[in-house]
Amino acid sequence: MGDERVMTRMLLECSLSDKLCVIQEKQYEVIIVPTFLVTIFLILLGVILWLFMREQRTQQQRPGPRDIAPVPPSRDLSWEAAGCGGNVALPLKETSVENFLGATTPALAKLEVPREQLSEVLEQICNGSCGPIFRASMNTGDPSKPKSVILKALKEPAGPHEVQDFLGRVQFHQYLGKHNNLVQLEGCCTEKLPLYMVMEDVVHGDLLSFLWTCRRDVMTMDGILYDLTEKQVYHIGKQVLLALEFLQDKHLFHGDVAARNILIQSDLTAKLCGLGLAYEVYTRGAISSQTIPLKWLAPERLLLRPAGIKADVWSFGILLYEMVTLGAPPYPEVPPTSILQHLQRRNIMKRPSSCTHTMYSIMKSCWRWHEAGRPSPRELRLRLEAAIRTADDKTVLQVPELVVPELYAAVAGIRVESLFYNYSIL
Ligand SMILES: Nc1ncnc2c1ncn2[C@@H]1O[C@H](COP(=O)(O)OP(=O)(O)OP(=O)(O)O)[C@@H](O)[C@H]1O
Repeated sequence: MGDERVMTRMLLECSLSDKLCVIQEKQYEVIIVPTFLVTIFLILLGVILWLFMREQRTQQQRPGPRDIAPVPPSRDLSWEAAGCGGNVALPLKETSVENFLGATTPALAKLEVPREQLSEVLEQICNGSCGPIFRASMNTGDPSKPKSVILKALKEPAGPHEVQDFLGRVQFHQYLGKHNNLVQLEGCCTEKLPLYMVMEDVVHGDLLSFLWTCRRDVMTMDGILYDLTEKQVYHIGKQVLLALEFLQDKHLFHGDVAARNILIQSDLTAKLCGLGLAYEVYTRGAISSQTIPLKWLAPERLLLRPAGIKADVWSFGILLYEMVTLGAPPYPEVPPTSILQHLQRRNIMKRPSSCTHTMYSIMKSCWRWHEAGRPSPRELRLRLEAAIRTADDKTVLQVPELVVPELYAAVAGIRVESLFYNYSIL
C-alpha cells in the first residue's frame, strides 16, 4: 500500500521519461541509505585496522621470548588462578564447592588416593601458602611397610575460587610429571573436603635448616651427615640446575630459588619445592605476586620487569652463597628495602672467606646485571660439573656463629613464620 502511494505521487509529480526526477524522488533509498551503510562500513574497517596495528605495535615493544616465559600452548587447565584466595576467573556455571568437585574430580581420578589409606593422625609440620602441611602415614597394601607422606591441605573454609586454584595446583604437578630433583606428587584426595595433595616425604626437610645444623658440632643425626664440603656444594647446586633445566624445557621458571625452597635427603639428593610461583607462570605466563624476599631477586624482578629463567640463575648465585656460608643471610650489611639501590650502584656480594675463587667466579656470572650476560642453567651446570672434578672433598665448611632465626629473618628480609626450620629441635 505504502509503495503504491509513493508510486502514484511520483507519477503525478514526474513524467515517466524524466529519470532524474524519479531518482530525486527515490533519493532516500538510492543514495542516502547506501551512502550511510558504506560510511559505517568504512568506519568499522578503520577501527578494526587501528586495533590490529596497535596490537602489532605492542607485541613488537615486548621483550623477546627468551626473556619472558611464554604460556605453554598445551595445558589441561580450563581456568586461570591467582594463588590460593586470589581473584580467579570462573568460567563455570557450578559455583557450589560440592558441585564443582563433582565436575572436576574425574580429571584427577587417576591420582585419587582413598582416604582410608591415610593414617588418621596427622602431624602438622608447618603452614604452607594454601593451608596446613602435615606428615602422615600411607598404607601401601603391605601392613609392614607403611609409607610416610606429606599432605598439603587446602585451609578451610574454602570457597570455589580457592578450591579451583588448589585443584589447578594438583593438575600442575601432574603436568610437570616426574623429575628426580623436583618434589614429587604421589596423589591427591579431591573428591570431597578437606582437599589434600599427597607428596613424597623428603624427611630431612629444607636445605636452610640443614645448613644451619651443619654449623653445630653434630656429625651425624638420623643417618644424615651434617658436614658439607665444597664438592658437596657443587653436587647440590648441580641438582638444582637440573630441576631448573627441566622447568625451562617446559617454558617455565621457578621464581623463588633459595635454600629454604630446597628439600634434602640423607644422600644429599636435592629436590626443589615451593612451586607456587612456577604455577603462576604456568597459568598466567608471568609472576604477578611479589611477596618473595627481595634479597634473592634479580634486578629485573625488583624493577617489576618481565622475568624468566635468567632471574632464577641470579637467585641460584645467592643459593651458592647461602651454601658456602652455611646459611648466612645475603647482603648482611644492606637493609632488605635498600637492595635495589644497592644493586643499581652495581654492588654485588664480596667473596666469602670460605668460597674458592672458582666458585666466586661462577656466582659473579649469575649476578650480571643484564639477563643476556648470565649463563643458562645448562651452561652453569656444565661449569659446575667441570669445577666438581677439582673441588675440595676433604675440608668441611665451618662457621662458628650459630644462627638466631629471628635475627636471620630480620637481616634476610623474611617473615620469621615463613621459615619452616627444623632447627630448634637440637
Ligand atoms: N615433600 C615434602 N617433604 C618434606 N617437607 C616438605 C615437603 N613439602 C613441603 N615440606 C615442608 O613444608 C615447607 C613448605 O613447603 P612448600 O614451600 O612446598 O609449600 P608452600 O608454602 O605451599 O609453597 P608453594 O605455594 O610455593 O607451593 C617446606 O619448606 C618444607 O619444610
